[in-house]
Amino acid sequence: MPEGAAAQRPAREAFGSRLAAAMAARGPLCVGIDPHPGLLADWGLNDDVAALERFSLTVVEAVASLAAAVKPQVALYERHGSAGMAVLERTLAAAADAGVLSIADAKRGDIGSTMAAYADAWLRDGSALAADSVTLSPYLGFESLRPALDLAAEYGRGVFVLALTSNPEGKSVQHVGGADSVARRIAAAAAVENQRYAGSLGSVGLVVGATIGSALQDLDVDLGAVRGPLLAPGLGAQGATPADLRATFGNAYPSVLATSSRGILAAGPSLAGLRAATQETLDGLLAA
Ligand SMILES: O=c1ccn([C@@H]2O[C@H](COP(=O)(O)O)[C@@H](O)[C@H]2O)c(=O)[nH]1
Repeated sequence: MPEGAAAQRPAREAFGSRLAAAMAARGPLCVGIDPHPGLLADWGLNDDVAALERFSLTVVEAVASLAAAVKPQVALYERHGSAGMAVLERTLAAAADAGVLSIADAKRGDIGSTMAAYADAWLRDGSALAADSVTLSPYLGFESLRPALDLAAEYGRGVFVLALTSNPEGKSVQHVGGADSVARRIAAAAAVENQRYAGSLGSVGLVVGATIGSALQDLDVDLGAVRGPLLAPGLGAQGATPADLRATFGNAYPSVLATSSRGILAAGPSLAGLRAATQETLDGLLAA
């Protein structure tokens, strides 16, 4: 970074603090923006770039004042090529303009030198793809994520590291190691990273599925010690309920940001339908 650039950088609170404030004000829900071809068809749209934009901007408009965050699924933009990625850029900009935090669900991870480029793309001011936070895959080693961890801290952005994913196949990697499991090590590494942050939530979150059942107890993973936000997919279309979330996360439930995509998106394309589904999901989470 050129000398003096830090002084010119716009002031931004740490992502963990911004997310904690959003969750306190609006509740613990992130709405996923997953423009699957089938959903586009259900909304009466074609599977093309114009429809991708209409779908994405409709979701942002509908939920921006209700949800703590929105989470565009990058793969569903990538499948439309460079024009799809341009729609993603405009979707992230629309979320920022509407005052809702964004989580780019990109699941990036690579050797450190390449990771620095991913960090630049998703976390550096001035990048058209910069989001408030990005999901990361730690399976090249947690420390390989260092460029993203450091850039996120520098720019007041955040990361969510895959720890215990919501899909059944995740166990074959994440549960390995018994008492010293891969998932436990990832949680421990995130806890260390969050020591650099003040406030109730650090900016290094974990992805922990709502569908993992008793894995936290089985693997002795202490999510409270992480002191970071816990992005929990699996609600709705994957079968988990708010009661499952409450039972699975126990004392860590206050740090959970539940995320639902198809379960809410199926209520579109009307703004009223999307808002009602979002509110119903939120009410369930708040009552749990
Ligand atoms: O463990 C994980 C990590 C990410 N996801 C993503 O979340 C959404 C879930 O969509 P639903 O329609 O609510 O099932 C999707 O983008 C996944 O890629 C996940 O499900 N599990």
